[in-house]
Order: sequence, then C-alpha cells, then structure tokens
Amino acid sequence: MDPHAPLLQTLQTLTSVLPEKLQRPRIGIVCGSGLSGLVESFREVEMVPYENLPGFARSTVSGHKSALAFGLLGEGEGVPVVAMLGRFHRYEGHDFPTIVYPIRVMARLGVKNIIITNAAGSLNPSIPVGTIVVIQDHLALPNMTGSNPLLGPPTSPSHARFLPLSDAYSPSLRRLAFLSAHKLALPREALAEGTYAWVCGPTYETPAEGRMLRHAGADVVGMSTVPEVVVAREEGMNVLVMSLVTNFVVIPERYRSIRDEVEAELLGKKIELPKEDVVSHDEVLAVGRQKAEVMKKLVGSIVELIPTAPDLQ
Ligand SMILES: O=P(O)(O)O[C@@H]1C[C@H](O)[C@@H](CO)O1
Ligand SMILES: Nc1nc2[nH]cnc2c(=O)[nH]1
Repeated sequence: MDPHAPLLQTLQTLTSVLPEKLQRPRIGIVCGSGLSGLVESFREVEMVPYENLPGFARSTVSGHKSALAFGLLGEGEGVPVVAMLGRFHRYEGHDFPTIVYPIRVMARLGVKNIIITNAAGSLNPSIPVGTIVVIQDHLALPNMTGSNPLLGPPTSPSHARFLPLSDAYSPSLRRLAFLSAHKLALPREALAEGTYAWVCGPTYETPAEGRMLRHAGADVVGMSTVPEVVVAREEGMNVLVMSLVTNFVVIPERYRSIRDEVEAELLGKKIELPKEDVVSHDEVLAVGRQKAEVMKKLVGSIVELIPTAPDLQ
C-alpha cells in the first residue's frame, strides 16, 4: 500500500462525518485484545467503521472490533479522544504501512499523546495474571532481524531516518499511570513496571522461546504494540503502553522426560506427571473482560490528568 495516497481522503472523510468538537482529538487510545470496552466511558460517541475509511484494513481477530471511536472523556467539558477499537497485527498478514496507518491518521488529527493497551503473557514470576504492566522499554526481535516497521523510504521528509528509541516510553505519562492508580485506590500490586517483548505471532511461545525472552530481560510478551510505538515516536507523540497480563508463558522448570517415563514403566513404576498448561486466546479474552473495568477507570483518569501536565501539551 502507498501510505501517502489515502491519508488526505481519510482525513476528509472524518471531517465530513464528525461534529466539529470531535474533529481534533488530543489523545489517542489503542484498545488491545478484549479491551474495546474502554469506549463505554466516552460521551457523545461517534463510531466510524474502518470499512468507511480509505486506507484502513479490517481486524480479523476475535476481541477486536473494526471502528474508530471519537468522544469526550473525563469530567466537565471532557477531553476529545479517539480510540482504535481493533488493531492490525503482522500475523494477520497486514504489511507494516497498513498496521501503523491509524497511528499516522491520529498524528494528522492532532493527537500528541497516545495510550496503547494490549494483552500479554507474563514471563516474570513476580508479575501475575491480572496485573497491568506499565511498559518502560521493549525488546523487538523483528526490528532487530529485518522486519522493522520503518523499513523503506521515510513517509515524510521531516521524519528522522535513524529514530532513537531510548526515550520511547514517556516518563511523564508513566508517572500519570501510577498517580491515577493511587487516585483510584488500586492496590499497589495492581500495577507493575516492565519490558515488553514483541514477537510476530500467531504462535504462542515454546518454553525455550519464553525462557530466552526472560533471560534477555523481558517481563511480558505480546504480538502487537511495538510497530505502533515506533511510528507514534516517529510522528512525535508521547507514548504510554499498558499491558494487561492475561496468562503466564509456560516455562517449566524442567522438561517432562519421556525416557524416564519409559524406563519407569519398564520397571513397573509409576511416575507423577506435572500438569502441563497451554495458553489459549479464549483465556486471554476472559482476563480482558475481568479487568475491563479497572483498565477503563485507569485510562479515564490518565486522560483527565494529561491536560494538567505542562510537558505533555
Ligand atoms: O492486540 P493484542 O496485542 O492485545 O492481542 C494479543 C496478542 C494476540 O493478538 C492475541 C493473542 O491471544 O492477544
Ligand atoms: N506472544 C504472546 N502474546 C500473547 N498475548 C497474550 N498472551 C500472550 C502470550 O503468552 N504470548
């Protein structure tokens, strides 16, 4: 896809369908798997299906809708926001310009701060299922091995050819996440800080892959987000990422030994087998539903605080 061609048309379509007060959202939100319920706290919502927007693909993953939601969030007049209800993943077969196209649209609408959510597996025994992890850094194997979302000519002459990512995750926005958790009286363990590993998917990790990512310093792993972060940074946005831990990545301390089992069997002995877990997308969506309310409140509170932070304007 030529990423430039439909941008103007997308913007014209949005201007023609949106009331004036929703046309310049200040904050963008990306809803991860099972987290589209975030839109329930918007007021004066206008939904624009992706199929009506030139350049937008359709999400094919359950737990992801296919619409942009515009609305007002927070007390008083409210802050104009736009949310992606459904994102595009590389494993669905979308190319990078398509995956990040909505982020480029948000940037042209005037979004300066973006809150990206996702569902992720925990690699860290001290980060249990249900925790919301405020991401401080990432490990992107695809970026490092030839599948970087910025491959190819820059989309704009104003974009840096070599984008630094050492400052990708805004400390000011991360601060607001923890302040909000305090304001909402969430227990301390509801939130954690950590590093997100991006893998292409759609396969979940083998135990050896999970172990490697853990040893490499990742706390959670998922199949999205990093392309959006990279492009949001290229577009000059401040980025906050919050991962909802929906499962533990299966990393057994030791492998089940088929040889031991056979040898025991031959000696007439019985071996106690450890329970073997496998992760499923249904489990991922179920935890998303359980934690939807907390995530909604947290995002709402952060959105309300952003206009009060001078360095985020
Ligand atoms: O879109 P996100 O990253 O929230 O979705 C995660 C990663 C896969 O798309 C899916 C796997 O269960 O959930
Ligand atoms: N790669 C990956 N993505 C996920 N999304 C939700 N859980 C997981 C997981 O365990 N691994």
